[in-house]
Amino acid sequence: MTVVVATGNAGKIREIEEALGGLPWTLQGLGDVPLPPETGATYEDNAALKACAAALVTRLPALADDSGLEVEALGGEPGVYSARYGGVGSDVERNVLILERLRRETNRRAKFVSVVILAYPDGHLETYRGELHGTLLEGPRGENGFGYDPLFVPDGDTRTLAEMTVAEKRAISHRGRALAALMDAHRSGPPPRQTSTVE
Ligand SMILES: O=c1[nH]cnc2c1ncn2[C@@H]1O[C@H](COP(=O)(O)OP(=O)(O)O)[C@@H](O)[C@H]1O
Ligand SMILES: [Mg+2]
Repeated sequence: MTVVVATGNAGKIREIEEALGGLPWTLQGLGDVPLPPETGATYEDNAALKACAAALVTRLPALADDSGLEVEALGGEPGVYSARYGGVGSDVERNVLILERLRRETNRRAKFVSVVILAYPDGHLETYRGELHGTLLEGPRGENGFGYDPLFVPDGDTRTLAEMTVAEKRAISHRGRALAALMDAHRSGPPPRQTSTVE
């Protein structure tokens, strides 16, 4: 089956293509299909908005990820607003902002959350979720990945996500886990029609 990857985020596209290599799917980019504004209050709402919009326009199944970083000492911020945090324009600026807000803060605990939704043109949705717990450094390390990766050291490792390859990150990450659950569900064809959520 041909599946539209409903994101303009180059880092996510790279990770989704690498992760889904084992499925007999042809992945197609968004082309000039516009994505709606993220007006939802939850990752699930926003992922559904993006996936449904792409599925409706293309008449193909479409996959979207909505994700975010939840910082304990910031009461779970930036969370659903991770992509627009502080209203600043770049990943580097958002990293600087997080570091400033956490200056002198000893609780560096945080988690990434990813919700992946596969939407079919008839309106049916499959939902998959993954989380990754870890700590935030006091300065960036590593050149790979995107977003907050240079600040985030997953539990059980000493490297940041930005010091890992795409495959190493996928094996442990929030998005990798959500996509692994999707792959499991699709291993022998499309799963029976009921919403599946995996932590
Ligand atoms: O795996 C990750 N590593 C680093 N940052 C991430 C990751 N997943 C999500 N984020 C952060 O959360 C934001 C999630 O953005 P969102 O899912 O709303 O839309 P986007 O696809 O337009 O970026 C990203 O822009 C990034 O800042
Ligand atoms: Mg979002």
